[in-house]
This record gives sequence, structure tokens and C-alpha cells, in this order.
Amino acid sequence: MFNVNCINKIANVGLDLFTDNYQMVEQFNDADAVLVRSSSLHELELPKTLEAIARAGAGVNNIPLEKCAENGTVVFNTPGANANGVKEIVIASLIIASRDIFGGVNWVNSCKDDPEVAKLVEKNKAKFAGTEIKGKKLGVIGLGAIGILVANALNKLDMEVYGYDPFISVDAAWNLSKYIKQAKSLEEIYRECDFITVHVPLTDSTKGMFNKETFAMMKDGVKLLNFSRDTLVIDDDIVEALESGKVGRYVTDFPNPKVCGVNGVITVPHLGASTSESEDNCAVMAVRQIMDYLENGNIKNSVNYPNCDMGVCNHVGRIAINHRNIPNMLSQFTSTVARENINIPDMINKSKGKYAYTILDIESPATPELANKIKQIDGVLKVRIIK
Ligand SMILES: NC(=O)c1ccc[n+]([C@@H]2O[C@H](COP(=O)([O-])OP(=O)(O)OC[C@H]3O[C@@H](n4cnc5c(N)ncnc54)[C@H](O)[C@@H]3O)[C@@H](O)[C@H]2O)c1
Ligand SMILES: O=C(O)[C@H](O)COP(=O)(O)O
Repeated sequence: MFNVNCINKIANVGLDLFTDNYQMVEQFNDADAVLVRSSSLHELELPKTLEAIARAGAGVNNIPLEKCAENGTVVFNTPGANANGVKEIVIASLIIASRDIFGGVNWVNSCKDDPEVAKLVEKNKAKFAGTEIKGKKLGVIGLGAIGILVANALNKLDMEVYGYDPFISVDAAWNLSKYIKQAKSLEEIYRECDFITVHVPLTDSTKGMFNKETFAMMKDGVKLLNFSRDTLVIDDDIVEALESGKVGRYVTDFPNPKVCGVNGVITVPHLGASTSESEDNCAVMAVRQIMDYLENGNIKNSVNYPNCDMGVCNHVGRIAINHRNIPNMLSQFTSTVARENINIPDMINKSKGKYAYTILDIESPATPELANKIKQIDGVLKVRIIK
């Protein structure tokens, strides 16, 4: 029986996939696997028994990835599962950044008791007029699951789209419309674009990427959309840029006390992925990945361990080992198994950065004694008997 703890609400269509071999538990410390959305796990102690964390979503800055890897806990996310939800809200946001729809709606509501409201509207509507997005230049920074959908969709709405992503994957590049112009540098995006939308993860290198210096390179009145993460943008600098007119509008999915209510800021309550479709997609993907890991030892879409797939075990036993990516690990595993006179008919070993993962299929039942011997090897972080 596997114990699963949900830290945030996870869509039922995902949870319903768990078989009778799984039970939901209230306590994080009792869980073999944890499902989470945006809650921060940074302050939590990780029980040694925690096998997996699945982030039902894309961003994993709320999870201590290295601490999890050291604990032998595999962290998954669900790439692309909520990308369409974000794409659609970005399209809406471009339009609300161009036309004062919110200002107009709020003003009409304030006139609701006036019997002459229809006449008033015709007299005052010019105050809320705007511009169209057709023909304007849009810079998309980060061409992953979301950035690609955004770039292609806005190009179809007749925007001139520039894309920037020095780490673009081959798959992503195949999916990018040939009409998207490749920006060779961020400066090119800043110099050219009327609208900029950012779709990169929050990392040490992207934190604060929008600041005084970068705003200075942008066109006057540029409109910035942030559906990625709060701290990509330096709050004091965006407020100053809005006050000076350098930035015309800032639409952000991440309200905070410094930007809420500031003139020119449109704050959305982190709604990018809050559609029933995105929530369902993320939950299903997260649950499937957890089940495959717990039941078969396979890793798909991990952000701290390598992908590793041996399918379902057709041999007598299977042992899965989370370990450091250092020399001589494999030969120590195989010789430990060989000393027990056990044959290894199949195996796989993959690495990702400092960490690696090995699955050994064996021709005898995997015993706790054998698992313990492997656990003693320096550099091993966790050993699991899968079968
Ligand atoms: N608002 C929301 O509800 C919501 C929903 C989903 C994702 N997000 C955020 O959006 C981010 C992107 O999501 P995704 O699904 O597109 O992820 P993704 O991993 O598919 O794409 C991220 C892309 O950013 C690129 N990148 C990384 N560093 C870069 C840099 N310095 N300059 C340019 N490009 C860079 C990567 O190469 C990758 O192609 C997530 O990390 C998350 O923070 C927010
Ligand atoms: O990174 C993500 O997937 C989004 O920010 C969505 O977060 P949420 O699942 O808390 O809505």
C-alpha cells in the first residue's frame, strides 16, 4: 500500500487513477508520494521514506530540488500540461494591456444607477480608447511549452513576433512557426518590441532579469506581461518605470504589496493555469508519473533525476537505486549482486548533473539484505525493492 499526501487541491480526474493499492494520508511525514501545486516545500523536513514529489504544474521553484535529490526523493513536474491555459490568458492580457477595458468597465459600474448611462457612455468612451495588437511587435522570452504556443497564436493574430531562447529544445524548435523572427539577444527584443511576454523558469540566472538597466533599453511605453514568476521583475524598478512612462502597462499573475494598486499595473490572482482543463491535465500527468515510479521504478519528467524507463518488470526481481553521479558506482552494484550469485538480465543507468539512477532487474527475488548491502556503498542515496 502506498500513502499519498496532497498539499494542494488536485483535480479528481487525476486522483481517481489511484488504485486500491493507494491511500490518501493527511500528514506529509506519512507520505510515500506528495502531490503539490504552488505551496512552498522549502521549509519542510523531508522524511527519508518520501519517494516522490509531483508538482502538478510547470514551475518548481517552490520545491528544494537538491535537498530532495540528496534525500533520494524524485521530483516530477508536468511539462506542457497547463500551457494552453497560460497561452489563452496571455492573449487576453495583451488585449487588456492595449485597451482600457477594466477602466471602462469600472467606470460604467460606477454609473449603474444613472438613467442616462447610455448617453454618458457615448460622451465618455473616448477616455478608455486604446490601440489594436495587429501589426505591433511582440517579444516572447522563453520558447518552451508556453512561449511557443503564445508566439504561434499571436502571430496568427497578425502580430510581428520575435522569439528569444538560447536553450530552445529541438522539439520546441520544430513546433515554432516559421514566421517567428529569431532574436539573437535580449537587447534585440528590448529595442524592437512594443509588447514583451516572459515565459522562463525562475532560477538564479533569471531572477531580477527585468530591472532598471533592462527597462532603459526598452521602447518608451512598452507593455510587459509576466505570467512566469514574481521575482523575475524588480518591483521598485518596474514601479519607477511605470511612473516615468517608460513602461506603459505591467500585467502580472503574481500580485504583491509593492505592485498591487500601482497605476498601470494589472494584477491577476495567479490564474494562468487555473482552468479545469489545465488542472485536469496536470493532475493526470502527475499521478501517472508517480504511479509508474512507485510501481515500476520508472522516471518520466523529473527535474532532479534523469529520465529512466525499463517498462514493467518481467524478471523475478527489480531494485532501483538513486545515487550520486560519480565513478565506479555501476561496477560496485553489479559486483554486490554477483557476490550473491544472482544474474542481472537487464539494467539501465542514467545521470542528470550530480545525480544518477540505476534499475537492476535480477533473476532472484530482491531481498532486504541485498538492498542493505547496496545501500552501504558510498554515494548511494536510496535503494528501493520494486519487486
Ligand atoms: N502563471 C501560471 O499559472 C503559470 C503556469 C505555468 C507555468 N508558469 C511559469 O512559466 C514558466 C515556463 O513554463 P513552460 O511550461 O513554458 O516551461 P518550459 O520549461 O517548457 O519552458 C521554459 C523555456 O525557458 C527557456 N529559458 C530558460 N532560461 C532562459 C533564459 N535565460 N532566456 C530565455 N529563455 C530561457 C528554456 O530554454 C525553455 O525553453 C514556468 O517555469 C513557470 O514559472 C506559470
Ligand atoms: O508553474 C505553474 O504551473 C503555475 O504557476 C501554476 O501554478 P498553480 O498550479 O498553483 O496554479
